[in-house]
Amino acid sequence: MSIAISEIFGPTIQGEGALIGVPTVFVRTGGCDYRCSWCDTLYAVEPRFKDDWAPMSAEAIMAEVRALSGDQPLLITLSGGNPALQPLDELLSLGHSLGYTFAMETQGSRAQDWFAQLDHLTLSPKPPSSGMAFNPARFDACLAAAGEQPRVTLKLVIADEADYQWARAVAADYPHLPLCLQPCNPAPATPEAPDLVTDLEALNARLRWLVDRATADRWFSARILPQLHVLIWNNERGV
Ligand SMILES: C[S@@+](CC[C@H](N)C(=O)[O-])C[C@H]1O[C@@H](n2cnc3c(N)ncnc32)[C@H](O)[C@@H]1O
Ligand SMILES: Nc1nc2[nH]cc(C(=O)O)c2c(=O)[nH]1
Ligand code: SF4
Ligand SMILES: [Mg+2]
Repeated sequence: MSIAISEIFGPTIQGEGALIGVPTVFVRTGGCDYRCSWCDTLYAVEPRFKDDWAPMSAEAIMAEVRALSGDQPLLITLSGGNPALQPLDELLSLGHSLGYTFAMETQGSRAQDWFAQLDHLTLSPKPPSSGMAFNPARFDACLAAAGEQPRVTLKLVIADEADYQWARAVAADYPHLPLCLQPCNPAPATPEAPDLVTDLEALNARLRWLVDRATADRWFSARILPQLHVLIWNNERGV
């Protein structure tokens, strides 16, 4: 079964969440069941870009990852789009047999049995500002599919006060999950404006607001992190 691939790039560092700073190669799949208002990777989401997505076998993907990593096994980060829409079990088995480890980013809208083969799973359900609805039953199915094997973390993007209040409620329902909060980039690059430069000062103001907000609430169980790759490379793609 082939996997729809938007891009494979790296090595770079994981810019977000619990594994921030860790060297990794990204494998980005094409296609998503969501349409978040502020999505920073619409080129891997919207069907009008389907022709840019290559149908690849697990072997072909690993050949490219091996070339990029100089055959040194490292962390492979699966993202998208929604990688949970793809048949990734064979890729996980093959990569593991070569010594690679796997992390995956998904919104928690679709569960797959092969989640249990992951080493790290970041679940990033979407806040009100995204325009998407959070479905707890589907999210719980993802947690159940993951089971005990992958380290699961919750990563919540916050754009405004309504998102913040939503994040507090979701986090309270999953107290056992390590939690990262990430300020929303209000001006991500889009297919129409691929070179759009985001306002790093405005982004920092959002980060400062989030830290102040959580600190004032004495909410000490959340780690608050920027998108490090945006601070380093702004909205550049493939980094
Ligand atoms: C592009 S998504 C792909 C994986 C999956 N569809 C998901 O949303 O988790 C990867 C991560 O980027 C985050 N993200 C997307 N657009 C963003 C933005 N404008 N600002 C901050 N984070 C963003 C998502 O919330 C998610 O945590
Ligand atoms: N460096 C870097 N870190 C990331 N963390 C999550 C990303 C994503 O687009 O899923 C991403 C990305 O595109 N680049
Ligand atoms: S779920 Fe992820 S990839 Fe899909 S539209 Fe939202 S941010 Fe973009
Ligand atoms: Mg990104």
